[in-house]
Amino acid sequence: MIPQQNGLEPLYERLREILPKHAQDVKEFREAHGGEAIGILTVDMAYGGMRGIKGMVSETSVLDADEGIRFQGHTLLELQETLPRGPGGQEPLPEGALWLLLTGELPTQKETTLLSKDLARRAELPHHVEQMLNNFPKELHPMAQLSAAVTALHSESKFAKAYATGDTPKSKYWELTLEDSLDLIAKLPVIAAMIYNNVFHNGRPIGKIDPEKDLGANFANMMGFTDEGFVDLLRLYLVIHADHEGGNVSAHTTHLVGSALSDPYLAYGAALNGLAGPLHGLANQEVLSWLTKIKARLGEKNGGNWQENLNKKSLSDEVWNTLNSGQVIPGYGHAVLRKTDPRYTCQREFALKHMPDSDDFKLVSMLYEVVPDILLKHGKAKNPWPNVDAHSGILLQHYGMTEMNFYTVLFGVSRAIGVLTSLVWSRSMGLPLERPKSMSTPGLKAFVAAARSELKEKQQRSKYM
Ligand SMILES: CC(=O)SCCNC(=O)CCNC(=O)[C@H](O)C(C)(C)COP(=O)(O)OP(=O)(O)OC[C@H]1O[C@@H](n2cnc3c(N)ncnc32)[C@H](O)[C@@H]1OP(=O)(O)O
Ligand SMILES: O=C([O-])CC(=O)C(=O)O
Repeated sequence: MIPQQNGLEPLYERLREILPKHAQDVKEFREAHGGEAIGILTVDMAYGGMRGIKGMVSETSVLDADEGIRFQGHTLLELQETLPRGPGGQEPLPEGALWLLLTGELPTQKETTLLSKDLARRAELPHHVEQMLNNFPKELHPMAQLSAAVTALHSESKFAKAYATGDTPKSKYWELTLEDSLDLIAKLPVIAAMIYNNVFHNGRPIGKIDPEKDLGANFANMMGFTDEGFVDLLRLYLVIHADHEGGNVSAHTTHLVGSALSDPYLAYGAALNGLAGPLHGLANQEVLSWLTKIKARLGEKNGGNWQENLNKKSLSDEVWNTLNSGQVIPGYGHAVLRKTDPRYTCQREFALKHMPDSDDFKLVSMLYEVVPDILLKHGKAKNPWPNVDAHSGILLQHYGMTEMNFYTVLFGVSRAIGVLTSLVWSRSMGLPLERPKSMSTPGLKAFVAAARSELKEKQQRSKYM
């Protein structure tokens, strides 16, 4: 029933040891402690986007408000040092992050190469998806094209086909979910490259996948980039955007839709529609278009020479203008983080190494000095520090990828690695349909009133005892 794994047996064998053991551990933990409270719920939480509620489990990564994300316990800085790197490169390979998120174990170079080769084998798109991509109007936003193509890949789902037979045991769900997930992770760069070439380069062919190259190198090459610096940046980009625990919009959507036993293509197609929102993944596009507007204004009276007017005062004015017009500062703030996002810091380190003299880098660096104080004075944002999206665009610009409408697609190629591995873990634990209870405002008011009068009665009773 489970398709041939073409050389990925070591990964499957390891997972057949790890995942059932973990599921048993969870079962015993729940039997012993299932009734224990892990937090309180308030009225504000119900209205406030469920911020702070510990209401779901995600095994692949955990976010700390101060320290940032850890993939299976490892910080991004550690992963930059320990994950295998690409040939001639200095940055970690996304295939290594995929292995780590799946197994909880740091892969060897050999295991990482195994995944690179396996993904190259899985990359081909069905004809109807190629045709669909070629028929989209150029004006359709690249994220809408991406989510539509991913949803249409449902035709390839091994999970959906096996489920439809009616005789697939639940214990096999995770393997079928993994098969679909690996297929999807392999096909995403091909879809993204087709979108890039169709929309911005007159349908230039993407060329063939080279089975000897890693995913990042193949992806860059298909989009027409051969510069080793860009290839390495893309590898880093695909690693750092891959996962951000379970509650963010794209991860949560994948989990929610997947919990209805929709296959990974349908679940991730839905997630991409959330990633395409300006408060989530689209913020990387928003940052670049905001920076472009700032540069245009700074250069207005100067024949376009914005650099001459770049100083803290002129930037502060721009930031206040944005806030006073009721808009958010894109790339700043976060629902969970309360310090500078380590993903911002590692991109800053990359810039310091590879493009220290770039004017765009100077602009982004000066904003880092200016924005947090202003957001604190503004008094609304709980976190005045930059997130991942504040930095990514100018790195891509540096290497010639100037089409900002495309940036969130890169995020979408990366995010699949984390949220789909998380779906595999969820399936292996047999997590059920997600269905929290909602209430109406009259219902909440009645609930609060009843709770108050019960408390009052109790207090009164205790007075006479
Ligand atoms: C990959 C990612 O998804 S990272 C996030 C990418 N998104 C952005 O960069 C967009 C800009 N940032 C934001 O809009 C927010 O900080 C979010 C969406 C990321 C987090 O939202 P929340 O958890 O609701 O933030 P928080 O609790 O701090 O919001 C409180 C208030 O501060 C405002 N605020 C938060 N961040 C900012 C900001 N960057 N600029 C201006 N105001 C802000 C909120 O809009 C909210 O205002 P309101 O009370 O008038 O509605
Ligand atoms: O964690 C969040 O809410 C948003 C975010 O940074 C991500 O998904 O990468």
